[in-house]
Amino acid sequence: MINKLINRIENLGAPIVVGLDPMLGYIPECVKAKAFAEKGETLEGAAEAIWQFNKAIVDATHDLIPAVKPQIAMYEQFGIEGLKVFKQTVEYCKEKGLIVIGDVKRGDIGSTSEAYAVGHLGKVTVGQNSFYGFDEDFVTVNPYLGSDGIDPFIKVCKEENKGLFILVKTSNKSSGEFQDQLVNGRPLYELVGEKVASWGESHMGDAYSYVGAVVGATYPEMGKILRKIMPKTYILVPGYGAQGGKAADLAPYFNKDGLGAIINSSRGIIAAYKQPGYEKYGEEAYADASRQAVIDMITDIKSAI
Ligand SMILES: O=C(O)c1cc(=O)[nH]c(=O)n1[C@@H]1O[C@H](COP(=O)(O)O)[C@@H](O)[C@H]1O
Repeated sequence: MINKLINRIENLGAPIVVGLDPMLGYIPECVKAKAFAEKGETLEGAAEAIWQFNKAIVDATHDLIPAVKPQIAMYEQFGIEGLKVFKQTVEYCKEKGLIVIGDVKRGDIGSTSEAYAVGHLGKVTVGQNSFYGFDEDFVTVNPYLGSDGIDPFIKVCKEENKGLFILVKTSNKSSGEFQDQLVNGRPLYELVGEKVASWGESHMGDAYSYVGAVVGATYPEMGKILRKIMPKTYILVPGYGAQGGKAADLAPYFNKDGLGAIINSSRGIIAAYKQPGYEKYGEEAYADASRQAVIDMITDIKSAI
């Protein structure tokens, strides 16, 4: 799967991923009105609005982008109805040839991680049968519980030819509270980076590991150090756009081969129609605004690397 992701990035010339984080507040009134007229102002109505919104954005952008990253929290807030749309979105994106990174940020004691890994990446066995659950291609994982929280994910990734992005240095303001703490004189995120690189050695693709890392675009100095610590690790870089990360800061996240990083934007793409420069599209043409925002993002990032 990491080789497939890299092929798509190279063929499209687009080291980017579109985050499908459909908060109701970003969904145009016209989409919500239609969904609510059909299913009511209910959880079903909200889920229908999210689905129609996602589908239009995927239809408008899938030929430009290698991957999408649906953030499960945005779906979970609507309970079972939201989770059904999460699954429907994963399936639809895969049909369109996109790689799907499930942003689920799981990680627990070993036996519980095993169930998460099976549910999101692998197959669950029921008697004589086995079934895929959400069936993403990659998931995001939290390493805070240590190796026994990660090993079950790596095991399922090996069985299923799938991958992970493990949190190393997150993009948010307070990420330093714990992640930057010194342990024997070195920041914790460096130690986690070393661990991610060593976990990755056990599951290599051609040039890069199936075990990737998450490093926020908002900490480029740390990104530079982590790039060196994890030379064969693909880095998922959130924080560009809405959180203030700039293309000019992103070069250190890439290797000399021009690969090694994939930059995420969620609100910057899916809610482009609300942003300066894209108002001319108006609410109805929100998906066209997203397409233009993808084109602009690709140009912006390529100018920096
Ligand atoms: O794992 C992530 O994707 C992630 C890690 C991180 O350090 N920071 C971060 O913003 N994210 C996710 O990336 C997305 C960023 O969304 P935007 O700020 O709208 O582009 C959200 O889905 C976050 O949950």
